[in-house]
Amino acid sequence: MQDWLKVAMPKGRIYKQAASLMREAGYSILEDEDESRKLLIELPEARMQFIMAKPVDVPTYVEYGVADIGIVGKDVLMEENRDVYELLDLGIARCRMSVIALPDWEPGTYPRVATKYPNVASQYFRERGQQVEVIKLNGSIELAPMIGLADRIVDMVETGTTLRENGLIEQEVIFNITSRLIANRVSYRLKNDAIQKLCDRLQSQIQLTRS
Ligand SMILES: Nc1ncnc2c1ncn2[C@@H]1O[C@H](COP(=O)(O)OP(=O)(O)OP(=O)(O)O)[C@@H](O)[C@H]1O
Ligand SMILES: O=P(O)(O)OC[C@H]1O[C@H](OP(=O)(O)OP(=O)(O)O)[C@H](O)[C@@H]1O
Repeated sequence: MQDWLKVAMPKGRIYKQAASLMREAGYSILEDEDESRKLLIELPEARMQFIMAKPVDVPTYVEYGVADIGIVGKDVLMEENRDVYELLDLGIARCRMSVIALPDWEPGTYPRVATKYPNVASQYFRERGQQVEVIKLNGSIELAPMIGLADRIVDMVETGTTLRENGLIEQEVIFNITSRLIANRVSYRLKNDAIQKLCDRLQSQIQLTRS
């Protein structure tokens, strides 16, 4: 199995779209594989092993080379800042990273920003010369301005439903997000044929679905 391609697949939201794209590209991973508790999935005919990972850990597996390639959201790549190659924009799991506040928000003296993405948020406000205290939360980020923990949040917006249902306003989009194919730097050289073949097949499939 030494020469097999090891692929870190994100469990959760991205999985079904990523697996579906892989299938369309000719790699027969199941779209409901994430519903089992199996963490390593083998595809002997394609000489591939899929590692079922928590999304935020995908760049770590790839940087350390335990996975040759991986699929991960641009949000995680921006936050984790790992030393990996970004090979392809897969165009799936679209959403955006935004600054969000209550409608009556006004600039305060000791502004606090709650987020799951402290590096992204710190960089954003630093670049704008705004001094803020960044508070790391792990979920239900929208609660923070509603219960007075923070003035604003930096979080993901997809349909906008969470914002609407909680009376919050999207002030600014920081960047748009899609999932990306990433590769370990050494694997990219040593397993270039297999990685390039996968990239070409995915690329053709992405172009097909766009046209
Ligand atoms: N509405 C959305 N909210 C959050 N992430 C989204 C959304 N739409 C697409 N994504 C993508 O999905 C990824 C997150 O997937 P998911 O929510 O399954 O992971 P998670 O954050 O680890 O899960 P959990 O909420 O269980 O901790 C993000 O990195 C992002 O690229
Ligand atoms: O614009 P929408 O379609 O409403 O999607 C955005 C919401 O989805 C994510 O939360 P998630 O469901 O991951 O829950 P969490 O609060 O546990 O992070 C994100 O943090 C937003 O809260």
